[in-house]
Amino acid sequence: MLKEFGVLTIGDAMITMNPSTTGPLKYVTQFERKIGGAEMNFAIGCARLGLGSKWISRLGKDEFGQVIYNFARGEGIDVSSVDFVEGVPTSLNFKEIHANGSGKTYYYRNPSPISSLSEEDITEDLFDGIQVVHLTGVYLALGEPNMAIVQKILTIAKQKGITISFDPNIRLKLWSIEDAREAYEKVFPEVDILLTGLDEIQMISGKETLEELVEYTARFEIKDFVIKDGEKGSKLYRKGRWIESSGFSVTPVDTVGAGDGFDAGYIYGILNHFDEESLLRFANGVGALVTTVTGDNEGLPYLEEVENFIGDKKAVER
Ligand SMILES: Nc1ncnc2c1ncn2[C@@H]1O[C@H](COP(=O)(O)OP(=O)(O)OP(=O)(O)O)[C@@H](O)[C@H]1O
Ligand SMILES: O=C(O)C(=O)C[C@H](O)[C@H](O)CO
Repeated sequence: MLKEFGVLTIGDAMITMNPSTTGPLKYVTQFERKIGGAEMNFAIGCARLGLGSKWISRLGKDEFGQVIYNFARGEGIDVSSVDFVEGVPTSLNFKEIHANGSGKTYYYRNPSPISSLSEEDITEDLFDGIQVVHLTGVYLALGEPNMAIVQKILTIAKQKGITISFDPNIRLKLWSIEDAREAYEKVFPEVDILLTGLDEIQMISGKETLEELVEYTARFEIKDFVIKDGEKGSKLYRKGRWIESSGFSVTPVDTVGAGDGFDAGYIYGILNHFDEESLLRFANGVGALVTTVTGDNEGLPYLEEVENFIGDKKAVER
């Protein structure tokens, strides 16, 4: 990758069927074919902000796999570590969207093509030019053997002094909270930046208050403990103090993917040495913009769009 900064992620992507109408899935008769997948959304977010963005994945050797591959490549993602596998169809996800923009997902991804990845596929050269490795709980939820692959990624990243960020992205349709907790607690000690929803970290830790949550994450020596809290914005616990930033006021139409966008914005800020307030403000801006467009990643902004939106740059309209 020739970009100044390189970010590496790993995860399944899927064809996402977006409903044409809001309300319960069983009453929806028309869908628009889109593309989703938490880690790929993150990779798109990074690429649009101008970061070098590498995505490790496997897709079915089928029509949908080709669609996703071409899409990711078109977004400027480095797809040299994405391959096609025979015999396992590309993952699918049907979305239900409620009138307020929130939603539900219905997966058809068991098994998923990414389950064919093995430890041997994770080689040191994948990390060339990489400053941040971003992992999420969705990949871990897709199969027990994925833990060994994640451990290998963590070991190489640590050896190379690469920053590790992690988003639990709990998907209780894929595994139980007990299994999720056990896996997260194996990963947390290696994590530098934890990017989590408030409800997620409360569920994982079994704790309620911010004080208790800080105590829980301190056990793992996490440097940046970041809480995403929907329209309220976000907060960061770093070096013994909380920094908060309120959310931007938008009219959300589809909130899926806001968290991935936030993560991309936060990592962009880290690589560009933003101060704490600017980090949260920038990431909030990316997250808010994602919610204003239907689809899991269509609303991910380009750098100039975030800067204009958060008011750090004046837009020239005409
Ligand atoms: N309705 C909203 N209005 C303004 N900003 C929002 C809204 N929803 C999300 N955001 C922004 O996006 C960030 C991430 O959203 P959220 O807290 O829903 O993350 P998440 O739970 O990780 O999401 P995901 O469903 O993508 O996993 C928020 O911290 C906020 O900055
Ligand atoms: O990655 C997944 O499991 C999905 O549900 C697809 C969505 O694009 C993703 O979750 C959004 O964060």
